Amino acid sequence: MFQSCSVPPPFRNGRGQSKQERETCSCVCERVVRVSSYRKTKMSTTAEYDCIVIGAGVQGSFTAYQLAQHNQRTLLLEQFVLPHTRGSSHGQTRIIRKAYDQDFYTHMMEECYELWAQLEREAGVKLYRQTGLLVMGPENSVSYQQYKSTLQKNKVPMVTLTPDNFSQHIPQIHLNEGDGAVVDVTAGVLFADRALKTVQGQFQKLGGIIRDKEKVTDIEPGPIVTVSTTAGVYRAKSVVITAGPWANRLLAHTGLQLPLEVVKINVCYWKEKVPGSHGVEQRFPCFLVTECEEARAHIYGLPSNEYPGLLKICYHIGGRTDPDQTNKQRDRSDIDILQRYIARCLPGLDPEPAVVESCMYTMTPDSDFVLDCHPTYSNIVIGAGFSGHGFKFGPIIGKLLCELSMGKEMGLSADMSSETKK
Ligand SMILES: Cc1cc2nc3c(=O)[nH]c(=O)nc-3n(C[C@H](O)[C@H](O)[C@H](O)COP(=O)(O)OP(=O)(O)OC[C@H]3O[C@@H](n4cnc5c(N)ncnc54)[C@H](O)[C@@H]3O)c2cc1C
Ligand SMILES: O=C(O)[C@@H]1CCCCN1
Repeated sequence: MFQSCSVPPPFRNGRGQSKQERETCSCVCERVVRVSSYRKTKMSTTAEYDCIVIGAGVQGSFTAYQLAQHNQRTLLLEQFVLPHTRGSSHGQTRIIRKAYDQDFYTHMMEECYELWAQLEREAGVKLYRQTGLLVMGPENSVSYQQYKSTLQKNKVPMVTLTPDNFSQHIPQIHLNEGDGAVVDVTAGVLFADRALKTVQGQFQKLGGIIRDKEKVTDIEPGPIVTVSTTAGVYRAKSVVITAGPWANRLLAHTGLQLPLEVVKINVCYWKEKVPGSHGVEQRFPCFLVTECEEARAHIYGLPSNEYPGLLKICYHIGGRTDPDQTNKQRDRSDIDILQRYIARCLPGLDPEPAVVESCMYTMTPDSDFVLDCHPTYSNIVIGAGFSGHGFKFGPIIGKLLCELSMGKEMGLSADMSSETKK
C-alpha cells in the first residue's frame, strides 16, 4: 500500500483524515520532495537563521539540538523563562519503555534508547535508570494481550509473572484476580528536568541560540519565514512549531488548526506507610495498569525518586483545559479513581495524595503524534499532539523534525519502512 512511501502511519495524522484515508495517501512524501526541490532553486540569502524552533519543551529542544548538529544556524524561542513548569515537559521523571500496544512505537524506541545513551555519553550525565515496567491487565483483554504480544514479537527482554509467583517478586502490589502481568525489563525512569537542561546545554555548546521569555506573536509564511516575538523579529529558511499545548494558537497564524485537545493531568504523589518500601532499591518497578474495575484508561506509576517516600501515580485521563488558565480546571475525578485503586491494590500507600502538581497532555483523536510539514507552507514543520507519551521519544522526534525541516525524507530504519508497505 505504501510502496513509494517511507513514512509510517503515526506521522500521517492530524488533518482530519480517517485512518483509511491516511493509510492510502502519500501526501507527506510528496511534500517532502517539494520542499527539497524548492530549496535548491529558490533559497534566499537574507535569512538570519536556517531554522527557528518555537517552543523549548522536550521536542523543540531535541529538534534544535539535531539542527545544530547538522550545522544549521538555529534559534530556539521560548515564551517563558527557562526552566518552567507551565507546559508538558517539566518534572523530574518520565517512564521510558519499549512495551507498547503497537509495534511501530517499540521499533522507534529501539533507536531512541541508542540516542538517549549517546546524549548521556556526550554530555557525561546520567539520564536514565533501569527499573523495568510492570504491565498488568485482564489476561484476556485485547489491550493487555497487545502489550504482551508486542514485547514477544519484538524480542524485548521480558519476564512473565504468574499469579503464584507475583507476590514473591512484587509484594507491594495486589494483582487482581484474572489479571496477567509482564515486565518489560528494558524500561525505567528518565530524569526529565535533567534531560531538558542537558539537551539545551549541548545545543548551546554547538553554537545554537536560545531566547527565553520571548513569546512568538506572529508567523508570516513565505520562502523566508518571518517570526515576530514580544522582543524582536527574526527570519529563517524554515520554522519548526513544537509549542505543546499552545500548538493551535501558533498554527492559527498559518491558517491551520489541528484536532488537538489539551487536558490537565493531576500529578499525584502518594506517601509510603513504611519509608523506602517502594523505592528502586527495593526493586519496585514502574508500572502500568491497562484497565481495572476503577478505571477505563491507564493508571501508571513510578518508584519513589524525586520526593523521598512519595510515589508518582497518575490517571491517563484529565479534564479539558486552557493552557493559560489551568487553575480554572479543578476536576478531581481522576484523583477519586486513583484513591480507590490505591486503597485496593497498593496497601502500603496512604490512599490520600500527599502532593498534587499539574501537567498538560495535548491529545490527538487516536493518541498518535503529528509530525509533518504544513499542508500549504512546506518550510513550516509541525511536531504536536504527543498525547501524554512523547517524552521518551524526544531524541528521535528531534531527528525526524530536523530532517523534515531540512527537506529530507524522514530517516526510518529498514524495519519501519517495510512496516509501511504492508
Ligand atoms: C503528567 C504527565 C506524565 C507524563 N508521563 C510521560 C511518561 O512517563 N513518558 C513519556 O514518554 N511521556 C510522558 N508524558 C508526555 C510528555 O511529557 C510530553 O509528551 C512531552 O513533554 C511534550 O513535549 P512538547 O515539547 O511537545 O511540549 P511542551 O513541553 O509543552 O513544550 C512546548 C513549549 O512551547 C512553548 N511555547 C508555546 N507557545 C509559545 C509561543 N507562542 N512562543 C514561544 N514559546 C511557546 C511553551 O512554553 C513550552 O515550553 C507525560 C506528560 C504528563 C503531563
Ligand atoms: O508514556 C508513558 O510511558 C506514560 C505511561 C502511560 C501513560 C502516560 N505516559
